[in-house]
Amino acid sequence: MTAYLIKNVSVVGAAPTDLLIRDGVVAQAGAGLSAPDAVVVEADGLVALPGLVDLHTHLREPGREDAETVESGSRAAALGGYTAVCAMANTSPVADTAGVVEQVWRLGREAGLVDVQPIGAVTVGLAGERLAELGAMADSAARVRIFSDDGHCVADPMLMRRALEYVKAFDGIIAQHAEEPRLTEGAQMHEGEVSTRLGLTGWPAVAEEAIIARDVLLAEHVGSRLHICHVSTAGSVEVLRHAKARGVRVTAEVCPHHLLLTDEVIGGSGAGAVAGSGEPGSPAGRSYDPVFKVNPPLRTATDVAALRAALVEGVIDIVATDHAPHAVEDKECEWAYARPGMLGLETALSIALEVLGPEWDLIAERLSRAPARIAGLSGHGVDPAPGVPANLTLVDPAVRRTIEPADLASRSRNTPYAHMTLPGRVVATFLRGEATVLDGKAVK
Ligand SMILES: NC(=O)N[C@@H](CC(=O)O)C(=O)O
Ligand SMILES: [Zn+2]
Ligand SMILES: [Zn+2]
Repeated sequence: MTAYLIKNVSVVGAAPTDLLIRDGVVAQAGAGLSAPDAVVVEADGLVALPGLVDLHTHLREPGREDAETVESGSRAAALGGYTAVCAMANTSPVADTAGVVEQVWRLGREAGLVDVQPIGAVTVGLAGERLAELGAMADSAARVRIFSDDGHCVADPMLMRRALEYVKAFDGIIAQHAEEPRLTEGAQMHEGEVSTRLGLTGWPAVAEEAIIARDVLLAEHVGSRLHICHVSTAGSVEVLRHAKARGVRVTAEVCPHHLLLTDEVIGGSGAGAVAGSGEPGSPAGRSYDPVFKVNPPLRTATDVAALRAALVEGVIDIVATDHAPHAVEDKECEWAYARPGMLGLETALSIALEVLGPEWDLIAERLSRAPARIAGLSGHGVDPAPGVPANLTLVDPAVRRTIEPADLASRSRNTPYAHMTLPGRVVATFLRGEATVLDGKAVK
């Protein structure tokens, strides 16, 4: 196994040092290390972070291998600085049995680029009628701990209660896609000024907030762990703040696109990217481009500001990508027919840098340590130090790069950041001491 000597790297923003990676772990740390057998990685100006962990990834295999496979999505993840991703269950067939979650888990091992931890469905076929075999998925080789019907809301409160009760036995989590379906029938974009102007059916913030409010109360009642997927409104933040103050066992994620983009981008007015610390560039002039269609929808600048503040404060625990690859025919069509979802794995760290600035400890916490803790992925989310598994990524914060869809490793092209210039570039990623990315390129 190749050893790597990383020279002059700043570990999570600290003064530069050297790291020796050998036999899957960080063997030594300190200035002036030497190791004649090791491959030297010159890391002046680079920052080492614990490998990023994504709690919300759509890999599309089995069923839509034209849009993404476990392997192509794993490569995109490694290039984005990730060492572990949690794969959502809305595949075809749905990951609602031990057989399917084991298949995804095995495909992840074979690809060997990131650890792929399957998420199991809550209900059979995501149909919201009967609980899936949660216990069998938990006991399977995939050792599923997170269950979600993501793409659909577990709308029936009785089923939601039963699911929360069931997973309590093994400290599992229900990850809710919070969307009251009766309030979003026919909805096309965020309900507000822009939807009125464009004449598109609105998707009200209350459809999300009402389910979060219900579910934090249910989680409190049964004493179980609840996770809220892709929080997108200022009102949701207030509900979560209240629940956390009461001691409810709830965690929450926000997606990069909800931290940067607003519904203004859909009208093609030229606005829509909320300015961060630098110059985000603008995805302007592409009115009604379905690349901006996503569930939950892009909201307002007020929501973006509240989400950013909640992420800094910790009311929102983590950034998760909701990487949602879609084939060209499902995106490059009329707005109403396009599938919701956007790519995220290869741009998340850049968006975090854009939005949070070079706050390395905060970035490590929200994109690596906290998601690893929530998912129970031991060996991930641990800062590089002697003896810890060598799951880490090296970032060059000084580089600004222009996102070109054709350059992405994903099989799909639906990035909302096409032609935008964003800060930061992943130079190298290591999974248990093996390089998955070197010189900014995937190793295999
Ligand atoms: N986010 C999306 O708009 N789409 C996701 C489903 C989901 O996360 O709800 C997908 O699977 O494409
Ligand atoms: Zn969802
Ligand atoms: Zn999703």
